[in-house]
Amino acid sequence: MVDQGSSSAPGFDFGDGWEAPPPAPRRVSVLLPLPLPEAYDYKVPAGLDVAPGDYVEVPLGPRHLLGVVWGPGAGEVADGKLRPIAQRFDVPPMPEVQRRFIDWVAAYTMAPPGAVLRMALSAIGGMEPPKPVTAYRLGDPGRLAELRMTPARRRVLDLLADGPPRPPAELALDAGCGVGVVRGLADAGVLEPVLLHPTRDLPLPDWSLPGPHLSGEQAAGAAALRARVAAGAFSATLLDGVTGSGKTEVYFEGIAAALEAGKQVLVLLPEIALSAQWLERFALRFGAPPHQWHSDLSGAQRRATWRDVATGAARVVVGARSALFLPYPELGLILIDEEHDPSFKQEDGVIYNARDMAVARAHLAGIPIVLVSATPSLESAINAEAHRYGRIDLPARHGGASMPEMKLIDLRLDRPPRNRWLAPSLVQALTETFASGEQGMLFLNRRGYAPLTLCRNCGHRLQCPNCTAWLVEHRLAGKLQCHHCDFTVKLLDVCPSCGAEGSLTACGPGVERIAEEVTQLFPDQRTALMTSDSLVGPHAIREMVRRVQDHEIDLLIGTQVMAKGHHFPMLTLVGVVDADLGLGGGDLRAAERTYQLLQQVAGRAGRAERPGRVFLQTYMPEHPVLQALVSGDRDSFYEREAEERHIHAMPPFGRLAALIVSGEEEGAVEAVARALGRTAPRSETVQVLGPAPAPYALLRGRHRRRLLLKAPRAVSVQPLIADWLARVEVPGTVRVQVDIDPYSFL
Ligand SMILES: Nc1ncnc2c1ncn2[C@@H]1O[C@H](COP(=O)(O)OP(=O)(O)OP(=O)(O)O)[C@@H](O)[C@H]1O
Ligand SMILES: [Zn+2]
Repeated sequence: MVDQGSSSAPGFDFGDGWEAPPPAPRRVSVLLPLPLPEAYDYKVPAGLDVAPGDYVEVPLGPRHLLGVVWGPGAGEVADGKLRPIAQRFDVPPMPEVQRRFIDWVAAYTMAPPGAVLRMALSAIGGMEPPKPVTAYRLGDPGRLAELRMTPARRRVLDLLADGPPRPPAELALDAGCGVGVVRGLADAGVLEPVLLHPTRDLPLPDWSLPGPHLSGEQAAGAAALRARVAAGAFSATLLDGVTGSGKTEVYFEGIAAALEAGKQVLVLLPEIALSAQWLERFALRFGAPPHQWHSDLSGAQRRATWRDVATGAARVVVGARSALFLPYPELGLILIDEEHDPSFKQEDGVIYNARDMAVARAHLAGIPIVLVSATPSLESAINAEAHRYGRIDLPARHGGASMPEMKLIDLRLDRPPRNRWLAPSLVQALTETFASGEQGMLFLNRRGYAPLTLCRNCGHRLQCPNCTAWLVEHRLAGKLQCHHCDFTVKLLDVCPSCGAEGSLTACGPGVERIAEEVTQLFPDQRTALMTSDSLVGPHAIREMVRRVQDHEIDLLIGTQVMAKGHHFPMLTLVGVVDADLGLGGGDLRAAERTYQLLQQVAGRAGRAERPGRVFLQTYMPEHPVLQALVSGDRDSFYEREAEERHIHAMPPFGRLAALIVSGEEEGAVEAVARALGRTAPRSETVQVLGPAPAPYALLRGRHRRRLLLKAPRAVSVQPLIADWLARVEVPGTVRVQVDIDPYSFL
């Protein structure tokens, strides 16, 4: 290293009495994973080299924190007050494009950049290289003479005589003895310790393995994707194909092309924990599993995966929305499967839509993104229509399988018996299905036994004390539970309001109640519940999928966790218990979402040789959503939805942003909400509705008010909102959340 420490420039004589000022410290700004308004300046200590993107440890108050060097120092803090960077971590720096992405997301969602950074640093500890482990090899042979030999000791020594050093637990396992035997040998000096640095020998996905023989349409789609990958420039493509058309097979070709070009690939799935079949298919196609990223990973798995992404060892990452914030150095393709899925929207912390942010990420990096769905979001459909997105269509199911036949059951005419929920014609269809050795599925998007418990004596409804919500009976677990907070009580015998005994009645069905009915109707059939309550963790889900595949189950009863992605060839009947659920309420996307969900559920039926049937139970058979489903006329349904939105200047033709004011003290919340109402930016084109109590006026103990800003598409709403918020003083007890492009209006 060249010493550049000399402070006086050569060739100048300042004369006597002049003292050179101390050199200004080198400073950089460091972004911390905290909701602070900006990055802070730190001093770079002598001897340390840092560059933008480096992960560093810095002091903040009494703490030390992990941060990322964001750029040159801003110089607002006096030199003397500047605190030094404590250390730089030995990991590849955060790529520049990711830093720009974090800034972009922060600006778009109006979240502090540090809050966005926190999502990118969710594997704290991944900075440290994995710890070396202690292993043993043979030590001083002279010590052997003093050793009392036993058969177990002999086996350990024999193992090490012609094998590599191993950790004690492994040695003990291989020698068939206790770890104590190994430790005893080490204490006697017969074995000596060595430190092993763990290496990660990862099997890499192999793009050169042959895929299935693609049909003409599939091959054309695959070629188009390969071309976009080869172009290596930004493009957004909608891969739109009916359920079972082979969308996955087609986009696997895109993955192969990106891998061949030496690029990393990110695949976002709505519920990665449910994707057992997807992972299996990937491993079959590419000979190795992808890296996974989701909330069920252990801390060690998260750290290892984070590091593998950063070093480039991870070539394909499949994950939930947060996988978007991993530090890919060589990302070359992003895929979003089930792009219409509402779970891509994160509703707390930084409120963002992973699908939209992914498009921005692809744009910043200049790479292709592919949005995949059988029922695209209206936004994406319109973007494709307007040629902002490219489009690949797969209009038919693979292998000549037909689309299932859809039928409405009018519950006003075809009535279930009292306190039952399945119409006689659906029961008949189930009977036929079982008789022909096929499988069925009943869908009801409601967990638990009953959504409401009512006192027949006084009319009291059991409600959550912390939320504007009823307590849901979970009979199997013997409890009443709020689905919004953690509140749980044991099942009650006595009405808490009037004290009457045995007067509490379950109202309406949840999946557990349907299971009860089915067990009474078909005692000989093997039924199983598939909900987030009954299936905890990826193992349970994988096991359930296997049982259905192996036909150990005749009838599945489940919520939306059952609706996605699964391919069960013997499943030929789908019954939707309540097709009207979700159509009520004033939600902008209620119709669109119900259509998407029901189409997806229906898509589970008849995916192989045997044709499928779908029955939708409804009280509103004339509703446009249900009519669109039975007629199969998706295009006119989308056209009508688009027209409606157009007329009312709703997204994607107009912009929405919501402010949610919340706090534990209702008065303070109300005061802030009113102040926001008074100072709202209203003009000829910009409207603000509210403040109004949110539909969940109380949630987890917080009172909530909402305001909704509506503006034309051309208006950039963030600066308007920033000005607006700056005009209102918000006490520390009240929180104002900004939700740009809201999906939830609750
Ligand atoms: N060309 C092909 N050769 C062999 N099998 C195929 C081919 N295309 C699709 N398949 C099989 O058909 C089934 C459905 O395909 P796939 O799951 O890719 O469809 P999809 O459009 O992604 O379905 P969904 O949207 O309903 O999840 C799968 O079992 C898949 O392996
Ligand atoms: Zn609650």
